[in-house]
Amino acid sequence: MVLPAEEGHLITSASRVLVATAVPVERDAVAEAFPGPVRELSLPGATVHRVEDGPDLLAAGVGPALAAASTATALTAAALDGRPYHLVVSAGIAGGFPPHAPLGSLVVADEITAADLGAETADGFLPVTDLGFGTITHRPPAALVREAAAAAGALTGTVLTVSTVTGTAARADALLARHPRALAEAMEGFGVAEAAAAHGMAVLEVRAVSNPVGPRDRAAWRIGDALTALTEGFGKLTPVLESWNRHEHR
Ligand SMILES: O=C(O)c1cccc(C(=O)CC[C@H]2O[C@@H](n3cnc4c(=O)[nH]cnc43)[C@H](O)[C@@H]2O)c1
Repeated sequence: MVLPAEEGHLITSASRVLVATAVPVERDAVAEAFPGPVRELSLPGATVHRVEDGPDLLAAGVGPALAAASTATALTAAALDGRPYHLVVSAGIAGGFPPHAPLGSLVVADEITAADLGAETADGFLPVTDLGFGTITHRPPAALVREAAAAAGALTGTVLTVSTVTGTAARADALLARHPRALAEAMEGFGVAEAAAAHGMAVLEVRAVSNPVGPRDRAAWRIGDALTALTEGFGKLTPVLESWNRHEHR
């Protein structure tokens, strides 16, 4: 549907957005930003929650593989239904690299990087790209990152995807040495981004920091604060997501 807009421009109807979290509690934190009812859509292999005047939400599972599989399922179902999504957002809690990403802060990824996809060698880690395969980084559209971060008051930087949660200072230092712009690590972004890329679709990653990346300390987790930051962040950035025009910003 095309709607007339002010100043002689045309705007299309709101972009269809899919937000993929890892677990239901993160999905529900995003849903809380929208006051209307939620409808459940059961697909073979995934369940989408449709909120009124908001994005579709998917608890896609923990880790890059399940997140990719579930996200691809939802994207394919929407495409076959003739109502494809325009934008996919990986969202949830994350570890933040101190001191730049403090607990409760929000991070919008300008790079989504698989940090442990590769090979260990005597001389250190080799990313899978050095082995001649695939990719390790997806870059969300720069204008979308800028606008989303400004709306939500979020930091921008690299968000790493790992299959193993960092639990030592040595590992945190090694990750930062390889990825000096890293602000956060989580476990799904790269998988969601791979699914989006397979559908030729843009991706964004939004993370709320629940714990510091470093020595394991479960007492330091602030999951409740991070979920609140996620709800507040989505309240602010959803208009940006839905008005994002994929044809204007590449
Ligand atoms: O047992 C631990 O020490 C531990 C530390 C941090 C997180 C976990 C999880 O099992 C949560 C994984 C879940 O949450 C995201 N997440 C949150 N914090 C981190 C992190 O520091 N590193 C990686 N992932 C994190 C992640 O996306 C998962 O969905 C356990």
